Amino acid sequence: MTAEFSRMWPDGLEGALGQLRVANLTTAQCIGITTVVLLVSLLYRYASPQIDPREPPAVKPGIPLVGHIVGLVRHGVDYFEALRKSQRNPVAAATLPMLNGKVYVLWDTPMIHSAIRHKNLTFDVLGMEFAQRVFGLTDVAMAKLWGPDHDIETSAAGVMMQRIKAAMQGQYLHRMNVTALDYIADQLNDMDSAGLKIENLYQWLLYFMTTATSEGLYGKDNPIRQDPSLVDALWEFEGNMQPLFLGIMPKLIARKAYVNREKVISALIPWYMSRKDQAPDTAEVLKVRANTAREFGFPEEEIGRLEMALLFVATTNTIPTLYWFVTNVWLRPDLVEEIRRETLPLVKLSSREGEQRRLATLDISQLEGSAPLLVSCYRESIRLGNQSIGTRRVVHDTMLTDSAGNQHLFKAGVDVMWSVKAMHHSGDVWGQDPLEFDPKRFKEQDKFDRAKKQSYLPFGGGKHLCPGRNFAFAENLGFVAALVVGFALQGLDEENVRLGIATIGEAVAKPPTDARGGAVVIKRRQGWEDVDWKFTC
Ligand code: HEM
Repeated sequence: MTAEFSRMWPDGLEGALGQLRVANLTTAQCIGITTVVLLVSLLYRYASPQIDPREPPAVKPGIPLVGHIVGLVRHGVDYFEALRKSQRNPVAAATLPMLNGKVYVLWDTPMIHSAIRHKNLTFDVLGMEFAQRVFGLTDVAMAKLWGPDHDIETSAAGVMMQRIKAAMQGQYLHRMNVTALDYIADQLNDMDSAGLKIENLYQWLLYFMTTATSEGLYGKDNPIRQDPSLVDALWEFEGNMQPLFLGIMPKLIARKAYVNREKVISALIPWYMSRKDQAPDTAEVLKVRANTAREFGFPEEEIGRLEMALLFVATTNTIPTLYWFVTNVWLRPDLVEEIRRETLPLVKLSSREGEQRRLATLDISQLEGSAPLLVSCYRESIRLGNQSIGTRRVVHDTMLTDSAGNQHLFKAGVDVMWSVKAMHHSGDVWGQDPLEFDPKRFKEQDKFDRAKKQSYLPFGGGKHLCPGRNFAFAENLGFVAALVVGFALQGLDEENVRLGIATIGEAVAKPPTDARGGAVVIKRRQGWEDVDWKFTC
C-alpha cells in the first residue's frame, strides 16, 4: 500500500470500504472506487519523477501528474509567477513534476543570469526540436542538422548558429539595415498630400514592417514583396502554431498553422533552389545559413523549409514591439513634441539640383547617442511588451548558486525556465507603477540601478543573445524617428490600445483583437510636404 493511500485511508482497505458503505454504495461500487483510488495513488507514486535532495525543492501540483501542465495552459506565461506567489517561503528555484518528467523554474535573478551563461545549459537542442515540430523538417533533414556524432557543437545546426553572429554585425548589419530602410523610405516618399487612411494600425504595421524586414533579408528579389498574401499566411501561421509544439498530427490538430506554413514554405523552396540567396543584396545571415546547410549535405529542397525559421524569428517579435512603441508614443501628444525636438537636429535637409523636392537624410547610427528620449521610449515599450519565457536544456548535471549562496543541482536532460515578464513587471525592481509606461525610465541613468539592469532581459543572453536586436533597433527607431519628424499620426485613441498577454512560445505580447489601434491617418506635416526621406547608417 502506498504512503498516499495510507494517508487518505488510514484504516486500510477495510476502513476505506467501510466508509464507502456508509455512503450507501453497493460492495461492487465500493470495490470499484477503491481500486481507482489505489491505481491513481500507485500511478502518482511510481510515475512521479525521482528528485535528488540537492535539486530545487519540488512543488507538487494540485492535480496529480498534470496539474502544472493544466496551470501552464490556463495561465500561460503568468503561471510561474502565480506559483512563486503561492509559496509560503520565497524559494530561488523549484522542480515541477509533470507526468513522469520534470521542469525547473528559476525565480532568483542572479541565478537566472548564471543559467543563461552556463555552457552546460543550451538552447540549441530545444531550437532543433522546435524547428522539426513547427516547420515540419523531415527525419533526413534532421539527421543532416545533427550530423553523425549527434554533438550539438559540431553539428550543422551548431555551426550555423556560431556563424550567424558575425553575419549580423558590422558591414553585414549595415547592408541589411540599408536595404530594409530603403523600403521604408520608399513607402514614406510615396505618400501624397491626402495622406494614408489606415483601417487598423496593427494590421498595417504587420504588412509594412514584414515587407521591410523581409526586404532586409531577401534583398530586392523579395518573395514576400512579390506575393503580399504571404504576409497574411506568415501571421496566420504565427498566431495558430501552438498545437504544432506537440509534434503530432499537425494537419489535424493545427490545420490553420499547417496550411499557412506550407504556403510560405512553397514560396521559399524554389527561391533557395534557384540560389537567389547568392544575390549581392541578400543578407549575409541568409547566405551563411543556406551555405552551411549545403556544406553539411542538407537536402537542397528542404532549405526553404528550414529557412522559414529565419523569416519567423526576424518578424515575430520585431513587429509587435513596433506596435507598442508607436502606440506608447502617439498616445502622448506632449511626448511626440518632445521627441520631435530631440530628433529634428539629426535630420539634414538639402535641396537637389534639378529636383523640386528636398531630401531629408536621417543617420540611424546617431540615434543611440543623440536621441536618448526616443531610445528610452523604445526600451520602455520593450520592457512592457516583452513577456517571454526563457528556456535552456541542461546537457550535463550542473550546480548553480543562488543569491543567498545555496547550491542547487540541475540534472541533465531537464529544461530550465524563467519568466521574463515577471522580471520586467516586478514592483520590487521598477518601483510603484511597474505597469505604467514611463517615457524617461531608461533615460535617467542615475536611477538605473543594478537590479534594473539585471531584470531587463528582452533579448536573452549568453551565447544565445538575440543576434537580430540591432537590426530590429535600426528598423524600428528609423521608422519612428522619420514619422515623428515629418508626419502626423491622427486618430489614435487609448480605447483602441490594450496590452495583451503573450502565449507560451511568444516573446512579445500582441494586442487583443479588439484593441489593435483602430483607424488612424498618417499625413505629412506642414512644411514637410516636399520632402523625400533617405536613411543612412
Ligand atoms: C524586438 C525584436 C526582437 C526580440 C524582442 C527578440 C528576442 C529574442 C529572444 C528573447 C531570443 C532568445 C535568446 C535567449 O534565449 O537567450 C532571440 C533569439 C534569436 N533571435 Fe531575436 N528578437 C528580436 C528580433 C530578431 C530579429 C530581427 C532577428 C533576425 C533578423 C532575430 C534573430 C534571432 C535568432 C537567430 C535567435 C537565436 C539565437 C541563438 O539561439 O543563438 N531576432 N531573440
